Amino acid sequence: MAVPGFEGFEKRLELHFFGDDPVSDMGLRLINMESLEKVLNAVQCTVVSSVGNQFFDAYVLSESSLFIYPTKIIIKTCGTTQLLKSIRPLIHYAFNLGLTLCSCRYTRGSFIFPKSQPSPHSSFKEEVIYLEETLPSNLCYRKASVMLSKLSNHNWHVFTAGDQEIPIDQTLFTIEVCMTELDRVLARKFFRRPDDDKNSDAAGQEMTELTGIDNIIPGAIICDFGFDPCGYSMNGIHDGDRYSTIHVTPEDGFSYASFECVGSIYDDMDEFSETLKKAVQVFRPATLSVSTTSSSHEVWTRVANAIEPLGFKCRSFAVDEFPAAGSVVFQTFTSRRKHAEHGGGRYIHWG
Ligand SMILES: C[S@+](CC[C@H](N)C(=O)[O-])C[C@H]1O[C@@H](n2cnc3c(N)ncnc32)[C@H](O)[C@@H]1O
Repeated sequence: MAVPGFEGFEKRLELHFFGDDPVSDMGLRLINMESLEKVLNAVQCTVVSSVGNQFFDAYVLSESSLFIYPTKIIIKTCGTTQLLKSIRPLIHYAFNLGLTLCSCRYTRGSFIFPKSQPSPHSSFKEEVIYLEETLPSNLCYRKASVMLSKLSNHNWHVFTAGDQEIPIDQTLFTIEVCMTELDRVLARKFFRRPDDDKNSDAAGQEMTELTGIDNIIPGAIICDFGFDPCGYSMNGIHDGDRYSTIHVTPEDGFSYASFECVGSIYDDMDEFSETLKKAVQVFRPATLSVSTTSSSHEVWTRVANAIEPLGFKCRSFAVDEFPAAGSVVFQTFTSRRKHAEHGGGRYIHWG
């Protein structure tokens, strides 16, 4: 079957482990490259670049990103990857390090090309069955839900599972932004020039600077990669154990970009709003969704306040509680530009 286009929407898996690491406090970071390659081989992607600090390792993948902390792994993959196939080998390698899985969170948006997804990702139902069968029985608190929006094709799929004995860290929050129909002029910046003889790292760095991505979180260490002929991925490391990540599929017709970052509920929320604004302005999409996983209401209330002044209108809001994750809030927005195109209002020029 001919592939209709690149699937930008990522699948995201976050696994937490517990146990005493007898060797050092490195935990999962001791999984060697050969074992990591076996995990990624099962998923159908490879490492293209990496960076690390004393707290964690961040890998740019051929299809998105991988973050490894001593007791936490976040793996996010797009295209037609089989992300859930990483769970069994990761549990195995963690077990060899004396670590046991205690929570799992799987999230994704609605695929642009759902029919192109291979098993076990052919539907959310199939994904949930696979998760139910693969996860160990100590993760007994489980919930799967599709959070709907008023926009067709913009729903949020969430599955979580947790161990009743192990509490989750209530202070951290995660923001996952999914943007479609990117501004065409801005999207062009993620295409390589036909005559450029740069390697992928240098091409990525050029895109980071040209688009202002380096300004979203000032001071972050950025590991970036420019795909050929187009496409971009970056991981940012900042404030010790924090990460941010951006992935871009700029092709017209199925353009997509994602921005994700973690924060603490004790952070300066004005700074958080600024970060979100800057990330959205890099792409000026026609449609975007923001999913917030947090124990605090303060975080999601800031989302609409940050995004609406950029010329967006909030179209839907959904909230749900999940074991081992906290509250997930899913908000969707469309640009007033798009609203106007559909006869709904006044045209607003981007500044
Ligand atoms: C891996 S990147 C970013 C992924 C991210 N989830 C997204 O779509 O925003 C995907 C972009 O890079 C392009 N690309 C070029 N070569 C690629 C390769 N070898 N593997 C994956 N994507 C590649 C794709 O066409 C697409 O535009």
